Amino acid sequence: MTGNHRDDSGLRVDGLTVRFGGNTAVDNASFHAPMGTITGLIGPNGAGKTTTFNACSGLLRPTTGTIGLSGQDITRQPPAGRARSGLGRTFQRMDLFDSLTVQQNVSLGLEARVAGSNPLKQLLSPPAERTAVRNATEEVLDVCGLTGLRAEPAGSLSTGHRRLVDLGRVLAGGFSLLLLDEPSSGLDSAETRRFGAIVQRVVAERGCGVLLVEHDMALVMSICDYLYVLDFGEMIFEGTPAEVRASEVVRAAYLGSEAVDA
Ligand SMILES: Nc1ncnc2c1ncn2[C@@H]1O[C@H](COP(=O)(O)OP(=O)(O)OP(=O)(O)O)[C@@H](O)[C@H]1O
Repeated sequence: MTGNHRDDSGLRVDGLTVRFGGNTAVDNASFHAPMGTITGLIGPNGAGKTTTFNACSGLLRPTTGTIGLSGQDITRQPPAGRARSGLGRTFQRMDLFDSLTVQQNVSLGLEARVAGSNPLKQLLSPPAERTAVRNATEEVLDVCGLTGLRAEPAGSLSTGHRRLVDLGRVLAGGFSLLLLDEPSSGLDSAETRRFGAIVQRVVAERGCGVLLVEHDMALVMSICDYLYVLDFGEMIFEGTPAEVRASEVVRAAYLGSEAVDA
């Protein structure tokens, strides 16, 4: 794409390289996750997906390369700064507060955003902010189908429901770009489909962007608008799900497994 017509909406990664000692985990990878779409990042085990995800969320500093969010260079921002810039993430391990209710876990997502990096502000938040938190929490509980479980402690939930609470927490934050880290992990196929449908609905209604790092090909192929494929740290292919499914290069990377036939 030429400079003048370059689309900088959403998340843009240019020339990302991450080295761990002598091991190049990600090698000059570039991709774009625009607003209003679901972009998938896939690849076989060890391809560099998690490393790329961590570089985007700010947990890892790239060896070289830049990360931009809606035209702003966030490469050197710490994770909290990226969150304030509009970048939200879920966690594969879902660090929910087990003794707090579903509702409290979700509302913490918004309170953290409202209060920025100063926890004292949460204690001093004015009534208008508290009302905003309550309303946003209600909306998210509804979108995620969690209204009936609102009073349950998060620790008592199934993995499927915990994933939805984790999603709800990041949705409550009102971020413009969501990084989803292996959200189907531990879910059965019905739960995965339900999760995917909620993500699609959120993107359609809010116009936010999503970068989905995921093993589950059925989920990736069904909800992503566009895919990037990593192998041994290099971006070997990009295209629509149909193009990825038809790609010999991608099949070879997956060693001819049925993974891309989902
Ligand atoms: N902290 C680290 N120190 C050294 N090497 C690492 C580190 N993290 C990842 N690697 C290496 O970087 C490469 C990419 O790993 P990464 O976890 O990003 O791949 P992945 O695509 O997420 O794999 P998986 O699908 O198995 O989770 C691998 O060779 C891995 O061993």
